[in-house]
Amino acid sequence: MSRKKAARSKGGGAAPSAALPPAAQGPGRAAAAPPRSPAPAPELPRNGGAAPGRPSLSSSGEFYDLAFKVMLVGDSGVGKTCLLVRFKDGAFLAGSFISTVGIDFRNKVLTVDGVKVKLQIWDTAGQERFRSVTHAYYRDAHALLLLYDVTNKASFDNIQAWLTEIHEYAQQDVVLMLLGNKVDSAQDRVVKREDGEKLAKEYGVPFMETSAKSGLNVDLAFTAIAKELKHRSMKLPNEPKFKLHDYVKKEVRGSGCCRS
Ligand SMILES: Nc1nc2c(ncn2[C@@H]2O[C@H](COP(=O)(O)OP(=O)(O)OP(=O)(O)O)[C@@H](O)[C@H]2O)c(=O)[nH]1
Ligand SMILES: [Mg+2]
Repeated sequence: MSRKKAARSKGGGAAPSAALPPAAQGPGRAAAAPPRSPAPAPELPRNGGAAPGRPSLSSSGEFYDLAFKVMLVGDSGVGKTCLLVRFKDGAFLAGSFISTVGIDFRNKVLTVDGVKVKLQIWDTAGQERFRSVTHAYYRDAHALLLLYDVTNKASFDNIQAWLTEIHEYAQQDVVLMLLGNKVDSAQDRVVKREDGEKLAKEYGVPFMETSAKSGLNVDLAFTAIAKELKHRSMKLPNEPKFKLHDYVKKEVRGSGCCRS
């Protein structure tokens, strides 16, 4: 994945170098020039794409039955890129923080109840100066993972503003999940798990705490989203309704080390 360096100053400073999205195939690449109107993301039908029984071939050569677009959003530095890299490659990007420029994407095919589901995961830049780029992508998103950092109170306080933005730009039926990331940093934690749970309950969204560093709940977050989208798109007549909230509650693992 391309991780281009960006100035970390908020507003002012260097001229923004927002990114154009890549062509429809392959891993995303951030381009250098700011787009006037961002090019559309690779098109995925709202019902999830390929019809069951007629698999499609992804750019990485993997077959899939359904495809969905998932977006990672939240303040700069909350760990969106690290979460995606952990999920896609099973690794943690340690070292200095390289802020995402514009937008970037990676694909991953999961098997959900015997169905191959391709998630096209868009990693957005949390920095304010890229906000207009991000807005253009909301409308095509089937699901949104909204992150805050449990060691950064401001990122938690900004969740309401993110939700307002989501309501303004995303589809009404978008699948939404709130994630409190960096729970491995127990000593630096300033947002209690209970506070995350309370906020999520207030807004009626499923919630879990994650760690891109340790991998805690990372696969679960994406799998839960994939399951919900798959069930919405191809519900069998006698199949019981999939309940994302219940699934998350049942499956979520707390980290003994990090609970406050
Ligand atoms: N301890 C810990 N650090 C993390 C975790 N996830 C990310 N980080 C660190 O937090 C910093 C920011 O991570 P990124 O994933 O680049 O943040 P981002 O949300 O993509 O930021 P923008 O691209 O600016 O929007 C980096 O220094 C990461 O190493 C985590 O789960 N635990
Ligand atoms: Mg990033």
